[in-house]
Amino acid sequence: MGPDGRGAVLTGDRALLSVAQMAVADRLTVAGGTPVPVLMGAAGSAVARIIADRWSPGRVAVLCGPGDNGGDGFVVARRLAEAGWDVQLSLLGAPDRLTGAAAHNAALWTGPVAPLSPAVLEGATLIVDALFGAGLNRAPDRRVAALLAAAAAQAPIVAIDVPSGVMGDTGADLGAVAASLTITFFRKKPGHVLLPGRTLCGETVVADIGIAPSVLDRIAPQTWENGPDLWRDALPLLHPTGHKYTRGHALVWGGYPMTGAARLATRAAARAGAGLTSVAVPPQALPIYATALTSIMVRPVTGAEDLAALLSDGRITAHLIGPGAGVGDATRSTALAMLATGRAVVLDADALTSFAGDPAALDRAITGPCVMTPHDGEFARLWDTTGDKLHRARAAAARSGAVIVLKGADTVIAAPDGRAIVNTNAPPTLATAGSGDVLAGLVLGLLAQGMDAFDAAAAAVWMHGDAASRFGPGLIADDLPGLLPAVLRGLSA
Ligand SMILES: NC(=O)C1=CN([C@@H]2O[C@H](COP(=O)(O)OP(=O)(O)OC[C@H]3O[C@@H](n4cnc5c(N)ncnc54)[C@H](OP(=O)(O)O)[C@@H]3O)[C@@H](O)[C@H]2O)[C@H](O)CC1
Ligand SMILES: [K+]
Repeated sequence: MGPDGRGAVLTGDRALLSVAQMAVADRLTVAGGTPVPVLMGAAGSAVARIIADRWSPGRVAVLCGPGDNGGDGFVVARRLAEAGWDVQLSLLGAPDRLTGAAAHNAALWTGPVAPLSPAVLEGATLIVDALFGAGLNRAPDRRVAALLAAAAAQAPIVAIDVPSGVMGDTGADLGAVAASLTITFFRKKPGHVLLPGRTLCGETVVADIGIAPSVLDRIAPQTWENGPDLWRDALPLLHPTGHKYTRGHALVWGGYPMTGAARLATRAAARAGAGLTSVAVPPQALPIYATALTSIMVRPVTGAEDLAALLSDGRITAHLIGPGAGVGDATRSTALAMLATGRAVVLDADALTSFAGDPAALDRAITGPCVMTPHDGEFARLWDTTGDKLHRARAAAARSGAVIVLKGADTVIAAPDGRAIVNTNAPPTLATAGSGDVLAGLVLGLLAQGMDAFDAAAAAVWMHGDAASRFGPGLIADDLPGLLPAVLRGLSA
């Protein structure tokens, strides 16, 4: 951190700002008395400070673009040269085309400005990518792409704001190369956490450049990066006087012959803290479930009357159907019966696919708290897949009235009111059979205890990732429920 306290690496506050919202933050800061050239100076100085903290002086190639991202690059070049670095700066476009703060800071650079070419990479031990940032609006042309590829082969790349070629709002890759480190300002954008942007950024660091957090009151962000501080206070606490019914009763619809999925989900629901967990099964599956489950009650259900009697038990506070349920009318009608209770319902896997092509049936039936947990394939069978992941999940949540958990290595949790959370702690080991069944069970277990659907979904997704990270390589879904006590201890520490 510099003497003025600027350039500090910001932690905390998980809000994600769109490119347009970031521009509002800039404008409010300028309106508050910080001229843009000063803001750019703070940005470039913060980048230089963070670089100097990590690398010892050497030859650095600074690749500047035609806009303010390039302007940041001129500040970085000046600051590193002042600190004794051998700086080779090159610019895309003519210097006299620079305008505003970029022109101002380019004028303060007293070294040579070479035209953009691979020659500037000669001998460089570090590259600064100041070509494009928030203003990227098309794929970099072949010449720029070739230069970036050469740069990546030459030395580590430090990207300013975003790696050139990554779309800030979506993380889409328009021809970027991977950076080792990306330094952005004030808050991350969705492109820093959605894939492939997150991967292309390498490590992402957020620098304080003097923008006051109070601007967030005006911006009112609706998107966050997932983490316990978003929902920890909403986690069901163990009330000393609580008995099993105050911790809710979770009901799982048990499939047959694919019984493993429902068993994983019931274990996860119980481990998430549901006071009572039971699984409703067809009579022929009773012996399989009964021998496999001990503290979890197994309820044989034969026919619609039996089901209606079971669902009429007001002590059941949350339902899950989908894992191993089978695709077809039976699953569809059971899901509709659960939704008709008006109590919390989780729809996953086969329960989603049973409504393929008929999302309106779900829109009509969802009247109470509901969380749907599709992967991309299940999502595509139900809803419109145009647009980026945040847009798609938000649209499905808005139309259905349910919380949508659109799964992946960058799972998006979207609420009907437009709020959305991007999850970033899922290790690749979670791509294993049954992992989704456990996640659905975790959501169920938290809903059963009365947690709000959006909070429960975000917490469950994070816990799921944390459990897997604690286990490491060799993970199978069966390992996950047993890891919840450690996850919960970590959350209550
Ligand atoms: N957010 C902050 O607090 C601050 C951010 N800063 C930096 O400002 C940039 C954003 O600057 P901007 O000028 O809006 O945009 P870029 O510099 O990213 O892009 C410049 C122009 O480049 C053209 N463009 C876009 N894509 C391409 C392409 N693929 N090939 C060629 N040219 C391209 C485009 O202009 P056109 O007229 O050609 O469309 C862009 O406008 C932000 O990222 C931060 O680094 C401030 O410096 C400090 C505060
Ligand atoms: K950049």
